[in-house]
Amino acid sequence: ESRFHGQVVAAERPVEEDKLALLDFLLTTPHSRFLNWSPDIPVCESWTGVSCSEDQSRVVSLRLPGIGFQGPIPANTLTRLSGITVLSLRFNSFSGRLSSDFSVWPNLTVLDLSNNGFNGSIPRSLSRLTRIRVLNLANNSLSGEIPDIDLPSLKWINLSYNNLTGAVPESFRRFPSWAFTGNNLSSEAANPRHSRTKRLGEPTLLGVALGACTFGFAVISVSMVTCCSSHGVDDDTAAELEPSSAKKKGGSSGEKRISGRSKKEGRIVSLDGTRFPYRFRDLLKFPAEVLGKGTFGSTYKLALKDGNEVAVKWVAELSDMDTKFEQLMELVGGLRHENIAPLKAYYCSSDAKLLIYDYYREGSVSSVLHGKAADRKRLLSWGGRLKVALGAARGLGHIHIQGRGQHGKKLVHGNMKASNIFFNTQGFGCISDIGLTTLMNPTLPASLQGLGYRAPEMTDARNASQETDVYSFGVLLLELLTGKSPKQSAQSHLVRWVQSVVREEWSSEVFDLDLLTRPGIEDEMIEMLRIGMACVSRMPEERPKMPVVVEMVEAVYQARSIDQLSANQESSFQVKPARR
Ligand SMILES: Nc1ncnc2c1ncn2[C@@H]1O[C@H](COP(=O)(O)OP(=O)(O)OP(=O)(O)O)[C@@H](O)[C@H]1O
Repeated sequence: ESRFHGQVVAAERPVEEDKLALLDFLLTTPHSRFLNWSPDIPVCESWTGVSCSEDQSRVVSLRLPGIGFQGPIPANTLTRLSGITVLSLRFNSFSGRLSSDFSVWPNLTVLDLSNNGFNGSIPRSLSRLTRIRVLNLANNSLSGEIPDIDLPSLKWINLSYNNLTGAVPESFRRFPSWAFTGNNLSSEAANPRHSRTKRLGEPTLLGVALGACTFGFAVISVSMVTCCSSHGVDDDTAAELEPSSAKKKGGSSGEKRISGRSKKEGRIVSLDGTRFPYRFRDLLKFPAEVLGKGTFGSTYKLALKDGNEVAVKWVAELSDMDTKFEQLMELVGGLRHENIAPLKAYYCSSDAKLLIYDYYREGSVSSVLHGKAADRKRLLSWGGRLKVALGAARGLGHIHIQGRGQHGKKLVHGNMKASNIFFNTQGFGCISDIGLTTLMNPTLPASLQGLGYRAPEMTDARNASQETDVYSFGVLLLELLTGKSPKQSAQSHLVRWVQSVVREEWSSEVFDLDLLTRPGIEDEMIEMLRIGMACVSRMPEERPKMPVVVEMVEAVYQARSIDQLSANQESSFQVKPARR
């Protein structure tokens, strides 16, 4: 039985019961991010963060990091998911006491409630979780003594950064890996993270590194230090674990804890609701290909063992930025939109930081626009360019409206350019590389940052703003219209060139020759040129806001679709009599 929309509904199959329990949970728990949980779509195939058993008879995994949930977990909602094996609700704002009856989840193997505001003591009923392997309650407000319970399957436990007191029970020291730092515990328990996990010795790692194909010598050598210094939970649960616990405990103390450590543990943290099944050192073994070197480091294409391909961006220059980097990753990972390239996972250690994305086979808009004519023709006809522009506008508009950066500041992209835009499955633009600029070292030469796309007032990478994003988007539009790269040479400034050509009249000289062969699109191109020119206005306050830009581009696209529709209808109308 469930009360969904006020009705009492009897569910027949267990998975339907699970679905109703989840809907009850969603309806009764305030949250700030959108979840696509609709009663009309199949829970097992489409619901974000939900996975089912192979025969789709039960929900078995629920991962909802960073959805902005608030308040206590409502009674009689998640507790009804009795088949669940993984429950991860980290990086939300849940509060209230932890459930006192954990026997409702007899199959649980991973419980991650870290980085919330749960309070009260750690319930003894946790001992009912006889299959639990990973238990992470770090960075909450739990108090009292740690109960002396035995969890036979536990491999890793993290209770760091709570208000726990007393001694660590002897039974806990039998777990292979544990972390209790940042509490008020007595004696050695208060020491920074302890682990009994076997450390990966340097010679072993060196072997791995040398065995690695081409995942970049630089990556490997930097990673060696990182990997050797990490605790290296050496079972397949590594990807479930937290990168860091020192998150929300009030600015300065959290920062100090992180920077106070000489070497920081690194973990691959999955962000897309699925489990990223590889460890950092696995990545070193996979065949890799360098895709290019950018402002922040290099990007590699990796062929994973399971046959999937990913793009791994190795970020240099961000040492001593672990907390900010992790916060940004969680924020960006929480942005779900069809025009934003989803960040699958990230890795953070004090020495190496990786961003893991799906690999886009078609390449970036830049590589297609300035690459082979056949690809350009296939993907970037006028209609294709409009789709790229509209997708990129929608994605950027979403970031500007939805995303909140640190201290509630609005999130900005900071590095909008054609090499950071890819094609989604419908050929619309899909933007990547969000927010990294804001972490960048301001002393890095300006010439290295977003050459050709940077707004004139953006003297320091860290003063990127929504207005500078709009400027960069305008440059992208001009690039799509002219077919010219804004960074062809430092002397040829695309914006100035377009401005000089159109100063006298709206001349067709600016447009890409590839486009001029197509009849009937001049009006649309001129309208897009107007939008681009407005975006690159010299004064930031004269530039339109992104939601307005989206509307304008949308209007051009919609008008085109209507034209095409009526053209098709006309032609099909003409064909019919001929068939008779
Ligand atoms: N997910 C991806 N799929 C396919 N290619 C990618 C992916 N991510 C990046 N690339 C490509 O890899 C190359 C290097 O990317 P990278 O982001 O490191 O540098 P960039 O985009 O040239 O500059 P910046 O660092 O300023 O963003 C670029 O050509 C980019 O288009």
